[in-house]
Amino acid sequence: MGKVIVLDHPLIKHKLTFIRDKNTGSKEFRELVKEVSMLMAYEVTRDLPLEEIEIETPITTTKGQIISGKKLGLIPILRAGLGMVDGMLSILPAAKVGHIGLYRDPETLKPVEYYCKLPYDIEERELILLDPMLATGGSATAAIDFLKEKGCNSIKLVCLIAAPEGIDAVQKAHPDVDIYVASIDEKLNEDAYIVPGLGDAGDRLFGTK
Ligand SMILES: O=P(O)(O)OC[C@H]1O[C@H](OP(=O)(O)OP(=O)(O)O)[C@H](O)[C@@H]1O
Ligand SMILES: O=c1cc[nH]c(=O)[nH]1
Ligand SMILES: [Mg+2]
Repeated sequence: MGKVIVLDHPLIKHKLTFIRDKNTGSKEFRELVKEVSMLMAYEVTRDLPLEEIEIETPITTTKGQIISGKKLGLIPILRAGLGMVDGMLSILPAAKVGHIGLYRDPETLKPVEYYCKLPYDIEERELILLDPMLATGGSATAAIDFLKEKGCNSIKLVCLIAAPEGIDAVQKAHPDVDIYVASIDEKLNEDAYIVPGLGDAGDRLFGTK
């Protein structure tokens, strides 16, 4: 079973409170999502392998550790996942970015794919799948299905807010995928929105409602 890691650092909790607040406008919402994503990158990359190299300080020769050539890929699920890319890239500037466009049909709640562009060597990369909201889990599960069909076998899912239902769905479908979240909320409402949640992440990021 995949692990669920709740990143409940005080800085993340503080910023998430203002992200949730309906009076926070798009500009501030975008800035806060970027900042929280940057903080989450720190913990999501905790297990990156290191290698030892020799360097010279102004005083002497010594050994130091550097990240050992791991190839990373950031995969935002459009649209809302885009809000998490810049924060992650500020910590992981060498990562390549692939885009998967999915929207959740409001009637069926099933994900509908409308775009995909991935790095050519996607199957060799350790992937970090980005979406602020994990509600029913349909979108994340479909994106992971798709990435696995392309040969990817190292995937982490990073979300700001998850419903228990979404976590269960991803864990059942993809027990090899660890899930990093800033908060596990209470439940889904009758429209499958997360409660208390933050509303529609895509609309709040891009001001479309
Ligand atoms: O877990 P699920 O039940 O699948 O719901 C979560 C999905 O819904 C939202 O996307 P939305 O369909 O609103 O598209 P958008 O990002 O373009 O707004 C959100 O960003 C997730 O991708
Ligand atoms: O609460 C929710 C559920 C799905 N998508 C969102 O943006 N928010
Ligand atoms: Mg949306």
